[in-house]
Amino acid sequence: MTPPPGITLAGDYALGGAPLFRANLHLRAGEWTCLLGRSGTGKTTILRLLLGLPTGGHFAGQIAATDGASLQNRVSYMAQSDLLLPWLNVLDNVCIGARLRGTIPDRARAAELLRRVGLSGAAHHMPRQLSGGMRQRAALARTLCEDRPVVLLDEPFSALDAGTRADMQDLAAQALAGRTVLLVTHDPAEAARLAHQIVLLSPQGTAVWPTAPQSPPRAIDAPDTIASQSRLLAHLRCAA
Ligand SMILES: Nc1ncnc2c1ncn2[C@@H]1O[C@H](COP(=O)(O)OP(=O)(O)OP(=O)(O)O)[C@@H](O)[C@H]1O
Repeated sequence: MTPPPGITLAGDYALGGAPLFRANLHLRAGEWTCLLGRSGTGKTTILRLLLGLPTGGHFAGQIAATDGASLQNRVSYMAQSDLLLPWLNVLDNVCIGARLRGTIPDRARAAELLRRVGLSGAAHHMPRQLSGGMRQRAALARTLCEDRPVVLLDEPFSALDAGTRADMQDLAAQALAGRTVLLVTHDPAEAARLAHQIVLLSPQGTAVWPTAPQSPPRAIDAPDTIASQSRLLAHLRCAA
């Protein structure tokens, strides 16, 4: 894996000719940035711009990695929908990246990731046999299997029960340590736990929000984590 770069996305985005947001976002190299904002402000759009995917609108600005190299083939993405292929079993879905590239999948690594997300017993099940939370865990395993220096996650833990969510947050924090991660979330507790940097997106622009002093992942019940989460929630409620 090449060293994870920092990434800057700065510019104006318009939809149907109307401005949607102005972004000045810097993802620090090897750190987790959590992006929060009201529904429809453009968080997923920012992920799609970073991926070079169509968005339906127009972006005038620049997207650049700090090492000057293209982001192509350096990014893995977990979308809001799990995008599991219905005709492949769970293990083959986790290996799909290698299959699409025409390389030999590392099935042992995929099986180990399935074990870590608690899906060993479902490796040979078809996606239709899984619950929503199980599908989300399978999609997380697929994302982790890609082993890319930059990882974009769009509400990856939203379908999980509270206990599994905390476990998957720990797993992702450990598995993606040292990578440049952008996590879109609506959950202030998740951001307070996982972020090196919290960024809020609104029609007025992007704003950096303070994090607790400890390095992530922070203990759920640490007073600083709870205080950080409460302040963020209060702010988001006021901004709503
Ligand atoms: N392909 C598209 N074509 C046209 N408009 C789109 C397209 N995709 C998204 N939009 C619009 O762009 C705006 C921003 O959408 P986006 O999904 O980025 O918001 P979001 O902040 O991620 O929302 P949420 O929190 O609900 O997921 C919305 O008004 C949405 O309807």
